[in-house]
Amino acid sequence: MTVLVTGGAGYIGSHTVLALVEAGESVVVIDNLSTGFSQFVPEGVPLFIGDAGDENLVDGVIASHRVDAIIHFAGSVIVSASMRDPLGYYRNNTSTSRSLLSAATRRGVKNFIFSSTAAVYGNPDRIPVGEDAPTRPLSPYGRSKLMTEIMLHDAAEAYGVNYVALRYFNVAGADPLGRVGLATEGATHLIKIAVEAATGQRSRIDVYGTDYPTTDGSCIRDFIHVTDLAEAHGAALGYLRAGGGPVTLNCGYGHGYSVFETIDAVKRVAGRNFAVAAASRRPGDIMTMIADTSRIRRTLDWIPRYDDLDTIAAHALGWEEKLLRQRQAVELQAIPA
Ligand SMILES: NC(=O)c1ccc[n+]([C@@H]2O[C@H](COP(=O)([O-])OP(=O)(O)OC[C@H]3O[C@@H](n4cnc5c(N)ncnc54)[C@H](O)[C@@H]3O)[C@@H](O)[C@H]2O)c1
Ligand SMILES: O=c1ccn([C@@H]2O[C@H](COP(=O)(O)OP(=O)(O)O[C@H]3O[C@H](CO)[C@H](O)[C@H](O)[C@H]3O)[C@@H](O)[C@H]2O)c(=O)[nH]1
Repeated sequence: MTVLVTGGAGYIGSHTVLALVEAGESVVVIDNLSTGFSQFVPEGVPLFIGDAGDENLVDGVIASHRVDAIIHFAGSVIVSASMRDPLGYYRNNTSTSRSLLSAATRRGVKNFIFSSTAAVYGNPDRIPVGEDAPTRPLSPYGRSKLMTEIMLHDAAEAYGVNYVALRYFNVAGADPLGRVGLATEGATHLIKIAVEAATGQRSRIDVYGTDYPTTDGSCIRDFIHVTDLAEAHGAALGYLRAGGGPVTLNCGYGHGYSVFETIDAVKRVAGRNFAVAAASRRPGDIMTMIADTSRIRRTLDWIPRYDDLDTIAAHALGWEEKLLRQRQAVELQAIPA
């Protein structure tokens, strides 16, 4: 039995592939490398460079690798970009998922794990937010993901697709052994920006909104270490193979940190100071986002190992320093002797 991972060369996908391989799974990856990196796919794991929505490609991979489960990460991930190009997001997130599901059902692959997002909730009425809260996404990105959740629900009813939709909260950190991490150029994630400032690649960090009615005026987020999230996918796979039924699960730790607290954690672990500037609110930002984690803890055999903001910040920083050293080595080589 083999697990097909779409988007396995990307940030979360590559950590999950590592976790699956370490757990003894046979894995195959489809990735078009639009934001992923072939070197993130471990040796011995076949990588098919192509589109996860290419039904012929998916058909062939399922048949040739005896795929019994699909973990679907492939997609576009930047909220603000989805505002500028909604149709691009509906194509690459919603249409791609439809084609992938179509190939899966045709080939009889029943087990499906989907990368959804806390962005499906929009501004929650209650914190922590539970899976049954109303879904009112504020962006095409969130809507493109919610549409896929709805398709999964309908495909479960009609064709017996067995799925876990994982709604990720704020994913951060990097592989503790430094093998993979967030390498996407122009990434907008808070901790990534903060470690770029801590390593001198940015002169300062802007805090988008300091007048929210929160403890210190900045937004609050529930950060989950990417390695814990990767292991949640392994647990979801075990759940489905053991006959667990369709379910939607929040992936977070259930507690939040403000933007200022998060920046302070990065400064603390780096032992370096950098400039922090108050800036106006970023359109579409949700004030406070914290997961109710009771369902995932009840449903999956999953015990997070890195539920600590300083650890998340330290692993993100370690990875950023490695990236920087690699970039400097390449630049040195480019200097004529
Ligand atoms: N990073 C987060 O904070 C976060 C939060 C919530 C949900 N998610 C979801 O998790 C998934 C993975 O996100 P990530 O942060 O690892 O992003 P990423 O950009 O690093 O990874 C996406 C991967 O998918 C590939 N890809 C994109 N479109 C493809 C296509 N049509 N066919 C084949 N490959 C394609 C990219 O090359 C890349 O390797 C996404 O679906 C994203 O929406 C991420
Ligand atoms: O330079 C920065 C970057 C971010 N922020 C703030 O930090 C918080 C977190 O912002 P991120 O961009 O890191 O993450 P988001 O909460 O906007 O979104 C992330 O989490 C969401 C789920 O809640 C979605 O899944 C989405 O895909 C993912 O990028 C926000 O208040 C944002 O305004 C700053 O103040 N300055």
